[in-house]
Amino acid sequence: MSPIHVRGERGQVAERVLLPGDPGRAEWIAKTFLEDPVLYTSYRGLLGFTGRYKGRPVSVQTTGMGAPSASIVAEELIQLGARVLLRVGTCGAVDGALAPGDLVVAQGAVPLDGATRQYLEGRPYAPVPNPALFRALWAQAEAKGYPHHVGLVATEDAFYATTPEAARAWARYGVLAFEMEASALFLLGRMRGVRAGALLVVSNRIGDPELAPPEVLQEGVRRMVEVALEALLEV
Ligand SMILES: O=P(O)(O)O[C@H]1O[C@H](CO)[C@@H](O)[C@H]1O
Ligand SMILES: O=c1cc[nH]c(=O)[nH]1
Repeated sequence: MSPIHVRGERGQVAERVLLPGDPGRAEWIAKTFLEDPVLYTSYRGLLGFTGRYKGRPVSVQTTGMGAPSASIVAEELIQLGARVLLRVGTCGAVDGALAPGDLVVAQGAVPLDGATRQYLEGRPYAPVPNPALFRALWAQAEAKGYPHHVGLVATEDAFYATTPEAARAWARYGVLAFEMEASALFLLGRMRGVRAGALLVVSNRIGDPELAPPEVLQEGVRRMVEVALEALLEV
């Protein structure tokens, strides 16, 4: 029986799954990097594909935007047999050292989102990625020589609520960038006994009305996916 939202069957989803927020990115990843990609769900625009990378089964599943959507998708992927959940997303830079197109390997995610709070019933908690996956992402980014940063991100709900001043306040505690899904994925990884991680690319600076130039962002996304797929093979 298919889950309610991710309408695939057991056996259609690989153990290793890349998780972009954007369905367009999911389709591009599947068609650019996977051998013989097959669409297993398109319900609600949450496109999911399974193919092979260097001969190993890999799925790419859209999460939609925000931790509520990402947590539904993660729970259902786990029901369908997924065991490694790796977010490949964009983020807004807080730290001045981050340039558009740079990669960010998330070492932890400050849970500003409501989904994580609901799962935790208000308990303070530090959502962190699976250590082996984190180490593999860091090592691959380093080996390929792509500009990258390693540290904390903040997971928010309201994209337009975060002002540059509020973001700078978080920078004092080591937050490099803001995004909208990682904390819930890290928490669910721990709760459900699967490996979760997040690799991001800087798409904008917090407060900037514009995204990075398309060619800069596209090259950053390409690098992110390359690093993510190689890291997936190591865990
Ligand atoms: O590019 P994706 O993976 O969607 O990630 C970021 O982009 C969306 C907001 O523009 C949010 O989902 C945020 O986390
Ligand atoms: O949450 C996010 C994600 C990308 N860019 C932002 O500015 N904020």
